[in-house]
Amino acid sequence: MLKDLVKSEEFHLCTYVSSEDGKLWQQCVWSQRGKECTEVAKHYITVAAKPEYHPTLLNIINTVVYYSFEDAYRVLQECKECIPESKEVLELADQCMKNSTKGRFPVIVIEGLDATGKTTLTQSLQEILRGALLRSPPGCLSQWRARFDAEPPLIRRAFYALGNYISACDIARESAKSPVIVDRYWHSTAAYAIATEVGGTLESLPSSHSEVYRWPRDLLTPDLVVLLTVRPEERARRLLARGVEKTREEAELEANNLFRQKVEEAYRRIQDPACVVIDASPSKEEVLSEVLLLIQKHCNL
Ligand SMILES: Nc1ncnc2c1ncn2[C@@H]1O[C@H](COP(=O)(O)OP(=O)(O)OP(=O)(O)O)[C@@H](O)[C@H]1O
Ligand SMILES: Nc1ccn([C@@H]2O[C@H](COP(=O)(O)O)[C@@H](O)[C@H]2O)c(=O)n1
Repeated sequence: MLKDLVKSEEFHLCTYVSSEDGKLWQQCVWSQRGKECTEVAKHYITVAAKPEYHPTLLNIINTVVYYSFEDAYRVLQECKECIPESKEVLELADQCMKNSTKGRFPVIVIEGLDATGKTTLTQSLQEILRGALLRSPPGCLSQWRARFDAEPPLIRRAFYALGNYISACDIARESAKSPVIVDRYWHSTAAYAIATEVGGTLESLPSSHSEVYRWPRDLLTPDLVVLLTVRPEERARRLLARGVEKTREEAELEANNLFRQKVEEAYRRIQDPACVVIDASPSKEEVLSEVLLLIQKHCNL
């Protein structure tokens, strides 16, 4: 390649020379015209202070995490021509009341990575509290989930964001009649999106008080969000015992312990409401009674 470059009539070339301690680099820009090669610029390069915001932050707000119904809605509207399924999702979103208001009964969200016991716990809570069990994305979107999972993050995440607003509509209705248990909600949507978008280690995540962790201003707020965490060896044991075929994302989670840590850390950083983290490694009965105590404390039940 260099040979081809040198043969061409005109090209620019940069050379770099480092200082002895490696902290300062001198960059020379050379320009070759015909047979003549001249130095056209000289720059010095040095290590800069860490920027306040990680550059990936710019790729998060309103591109993978949406903070209002309108922002997510607009993305799917733009997709109507190339993804016909968008129209049906938008129709469902149109039917849901914006700014759904919570009823007088408590709304409890259970969050966590795969195999942390969300299904087990939410079913037990539904029985004990005689409540309604809902999830996000809601059942009415299941048929299109795989379709949107195959799309780039901008579109895929807008689909999940709208899913929360559609669930919020069901939560508002049901919480007027009984306690509501929700299997995943906005914490999952935001935590997965942030962790996927941010490369590198845990250190690359936006800092704890970053605006990326704020709750959408127009989304129904639950009374309590419980984050189930499980020790890695217990999680591995449960996955093995379950023996079901792993989804692609689960397989990736398996392979990518770092990604799991990032999702969990993002869950922990989301604010207003922040989640209450519990260790769900003990037995099902112990986890259930710990969560019931939390509900008593936070929701006056
Ligand atoms: N506290 C517990 N102790 C031991 N095993 C548990 C506990 N809770 C759940 N399990 C078992 O772990 C497996 C995963 O639980 P469950 O399906 O409830 O998790 P999940 O978070 O809903 O998973 P996913 O999101 O991947 O569907 C199941 O086989 C379940 O019986
Ligand atoms: N409220 C939610 C729930 C899920 N997601 C996205 O789905 C994927 C994980 O869900 P599984 O049911 O397969 O465990 C993951 O990509 C989440 O981002 C979501 O965005 N919001």
